[in-house]
Amino acid sequence: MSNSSSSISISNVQLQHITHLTNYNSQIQTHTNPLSFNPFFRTFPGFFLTSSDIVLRHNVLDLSGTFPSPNPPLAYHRAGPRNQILFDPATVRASIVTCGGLCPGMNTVIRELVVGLWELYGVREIFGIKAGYRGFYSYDPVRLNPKMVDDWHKRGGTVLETSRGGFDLKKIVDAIQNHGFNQLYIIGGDGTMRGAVEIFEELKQRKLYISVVGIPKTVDNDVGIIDRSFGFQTAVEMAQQAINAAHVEAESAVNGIGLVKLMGRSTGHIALHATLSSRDVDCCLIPEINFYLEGKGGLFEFLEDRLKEMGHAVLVVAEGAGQDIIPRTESQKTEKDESGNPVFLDVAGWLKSELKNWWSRDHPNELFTIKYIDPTYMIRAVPPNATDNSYCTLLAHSAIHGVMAGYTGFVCGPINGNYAYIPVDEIAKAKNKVDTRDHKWSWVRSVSNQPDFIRS
Ligand SMILES: Nc1ncnc2c1ncn2[C@@H]1O[C@H](COP(=O)(O)OP(=O)(O)OP(=O)(O)O)[C@@H](O)[C@H]1O
Ligand SMILES: O=P(O)(O)OC[C@H]1O[C@](O)(CO)[C@@H](O)[C@@H]1O
Ligand SMILES: [Mg+2]
Repeated sequence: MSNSSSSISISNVQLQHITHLTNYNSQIQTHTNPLSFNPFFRTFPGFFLTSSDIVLRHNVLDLSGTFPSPNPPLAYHRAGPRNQILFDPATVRASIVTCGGLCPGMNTVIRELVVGLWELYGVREIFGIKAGYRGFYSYDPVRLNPKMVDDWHKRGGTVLETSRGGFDLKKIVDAIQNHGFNQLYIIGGDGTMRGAVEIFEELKQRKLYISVVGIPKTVDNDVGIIDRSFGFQTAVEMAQQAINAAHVEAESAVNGIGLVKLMGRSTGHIALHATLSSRDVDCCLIPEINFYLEGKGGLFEFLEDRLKEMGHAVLVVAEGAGQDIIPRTESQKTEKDESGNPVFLDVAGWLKSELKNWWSRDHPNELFTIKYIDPTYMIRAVPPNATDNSYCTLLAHSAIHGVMAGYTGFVCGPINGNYAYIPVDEIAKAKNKVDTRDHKWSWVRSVSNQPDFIRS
């Protein structure tokens, strides 16, 4: 939608470039978007977006200049249907793959990709790849249609199955070529997006007329640039049940501690948001904070005061927290999963035993109870809530519109509430960590009263 009266023009922003298949071959024939003839869509002026429709990366600015903002401001192409498309729907062979860990909403994204391609664009050749990247070269693709995927959005997990590891670039791209796929929809987290960058580069090398789009999926919410990843809110909601139970157990005991471990490999977003929404949490430990146990300002001192004051306390710990202070063997120091991610020790199990030792050492004659609740997989192996379901649908539609228009090597996602197309290599590098110097973390500390763990 162009607006001739706007005072900001394309030359005032740094628009992040997305590769278009016409960059490989400017002679490619275009087609009128079938949405123009679709009885359900009223294609009012501005319905179709153009390359001048943008989404600004930052919508919070400090005009005093105390915090420098990028100049010119960063911008991305806005996601949505284009008037002209590059793919003739009759020649499309689309493939969909899910990689990495589970996340609420994966099945909704798959369902909406299938239904959207079929209903919006008239594509009939749609295939699911089984079990992640390795599935391209290990299994036969599964043909999908709207009837088959009809109720998938109500199911947790991924019907296509997923896996870690198995990223063999040559075998994957050979298989893509052999199957004649010309559209790839890749649903996954940071590791998956790094793989998508390699596939995109290899397809370019081989001069193949194939579009690749990434749909960011991570229950940890560790992918940067986008507002949040799908399924994250559902996971935070599920975590409340564990925190409530921990609170009930803790307050029903003398000197009771409830301890909950939540997912969060290298980022503490789930723990942080679960803490903020619960109000029952006295201390939230995340990978971004180096906490310690003994001495002034340590966890023991804090809990001692808390138990004296309230009689109970609730601790939430993200699985990646404290990994550097848990004693480990040489082999445990280097252990990796099939994708190359470090394998963590059970921080909450270790904390439970340290807390018990501390109490019996310092208060040998006083009662003490600690209940450890580990809802790890329960918060992600569920269907998405209503908000995540709608979010997944918009992601799928954004991906389809971009691919049909001929964009490639991009990811779609909301930036400040508006859906945008972001270069996949930029997403693959952008890590979303909890900023422990911002207002949100101050808010956590103010609701929990926990120490800042900065040794004086
Ligand atoms: N640097 C990389 N280059 C190519 N492929 C990669 C890379 N890192 C990971 N992959 C592949 O991407 C897939 C998924 O990676 P990983 O298991 O790390 O999950 P993820 O996508 O980060 O999702 P999540 O963290 O939400 O579970 C695996 O098949 C893995 O082999
Ligand atoms: O599914 P797996 O291999 O047990 O991995 C669990 C990991 O996956 C995630 O859910 C997403 O990366 C992490 O929070 C967790 O560490
Ligand atoms: Mg990951």
